[in-house]
Amino acid sequence: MLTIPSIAVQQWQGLGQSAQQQLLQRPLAEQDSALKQQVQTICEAVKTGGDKALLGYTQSFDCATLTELAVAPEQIASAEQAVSADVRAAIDAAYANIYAFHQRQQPRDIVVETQQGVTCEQRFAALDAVGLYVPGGSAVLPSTALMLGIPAQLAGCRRVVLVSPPSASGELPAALLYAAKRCGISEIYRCGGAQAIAALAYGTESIASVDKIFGPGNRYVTQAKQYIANSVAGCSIDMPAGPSELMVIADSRANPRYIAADLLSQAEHGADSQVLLLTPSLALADAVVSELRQQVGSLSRADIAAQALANSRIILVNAIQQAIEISQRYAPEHLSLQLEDAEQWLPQLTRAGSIFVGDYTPESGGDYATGTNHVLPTNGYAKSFSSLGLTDFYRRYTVQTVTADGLRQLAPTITTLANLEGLDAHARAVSIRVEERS
Ligand SMILES: NC(=O)c1ccc[n+]([C@@H]2O[C@H](COP(=O)([O-])OP(=O)(O)OC[C@H]3O[C@@H](n4cnc5c(N)ncnc54)[C@H](O)[C@@H]3O)[C@@H](O)[C@H]2O)c1
Ligand SMILES: N[C@H](CO)Cc1c[nH]c[nH+]1
Ligand SMILES: [Zn+2]
Repeated sequence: MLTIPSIAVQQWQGLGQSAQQQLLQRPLAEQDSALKQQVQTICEAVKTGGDKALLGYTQSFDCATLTELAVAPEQIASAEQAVSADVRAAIDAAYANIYAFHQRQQPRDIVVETQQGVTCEQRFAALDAVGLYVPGGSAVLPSTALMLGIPAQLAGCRRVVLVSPPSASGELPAALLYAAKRCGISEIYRCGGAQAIAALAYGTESIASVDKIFGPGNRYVTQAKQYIANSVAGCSIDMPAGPSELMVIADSRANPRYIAADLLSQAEHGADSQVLLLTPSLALADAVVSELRQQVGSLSRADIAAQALANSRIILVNAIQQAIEISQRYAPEHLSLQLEDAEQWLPQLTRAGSIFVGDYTPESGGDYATGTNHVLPTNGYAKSFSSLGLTDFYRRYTVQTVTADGLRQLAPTITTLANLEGLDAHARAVSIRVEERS
């Protein structure tokens, strides 16, 4: 029997500071110390135990008994035949749109002569070795392989490693292997969770370490990424991309059936997903609640979606402007604007992972095939982290070249500032050159 939680419509106006805070609270406490401890134990075990620890955790958490982590090249090669023509065509079509959008994001080097004889450059270099995490705990996500693999392919990273948790029979789905193959990925390992992140960061006998780890995941994966980013010198991460979130802002003319379907599309990701509707219309809010109750039962993942609905919020605002302010405060992963003249609000909406404009732009469009990237910051990190894009697969660095005359001109500025800071050797590195030439 499906238990659908009661979904209350709550009025924002008149709530005190702490009640407002409570209403916008994410389902998971940010500083869960038990989770941190567990993830640290897993990461350290993989660091010291290598493949043996990795295989052990794959047995415990994924129920897969493996002796070999790598996917055989023949299996990757035959994935194309193993998927249906429909699936192949859909992956190819999504690939084309994502490729087209990301190709245009190519960064460009710049050269600036800041003063005569002083040239500064900003250059971009593709990252050398990248690790891509494709979640696979509760749903198979070949779309995530495209979202991560296409920018890695476009950047031209030398080594691209994909990891994903196997099924209990020890396999990765053919559709995932086909998507990876389309992105030119040939190094694929069957492991997931915190242990896979640790393997990518520290390296094991089978998996050489990488320079940066990309990809979304559940709380164990996200916590492990944060752990290794703070503890493994030289290995960085893309962003904290955890449980899915959707905020919809809608006016009285919006369609409650569309809105409920959108909210459920993110609720079905996991019990810890969070979906919110902000509207000034009580009639719309009530209609969405009734649609949610009606639609949820027909989903194959009704149980998960119903659990996530317990974290959902339907908030009555006094005007759309108030909804915009709440959205800026919450910083959702996905923001859907089902509003008349939705574009007019965009300049004010600077804190969302990805924005879906108008009644005919469902969030799931961006999950698969509009061309934007679906790897996005969650848990309020859209305030400071960017959505995944091509430039994340590059390092940006600078180069400067100063001529003898240029240095003579610049010398007083450098030596004065060096003396101000009491750093004599800094000043001397300049004066020794200038004096030698005069
Ligand atoms: N923000 C984004 O861009 C984005 C994109 C896609 C998916 N997602 C999110 O990614 C998540 C995917 O989660 P998932 O669980 O399906 O797959 P997952 O691959 O992230 O996690 C599965 C792994 O979790 C580990 N695990 C499970 N239970 C554990 C336990 N009790 N102790 C230790 N480890 C354990 C296991 O190792 C398992 O292999 C969802 O929350 C989804 O919303 C986010
Ligand atoms: N909505 C997820 C990001 O939060 C991405 C995804 C993959 N497949 C379906 N959806
Ligand atoms: Zn989704």
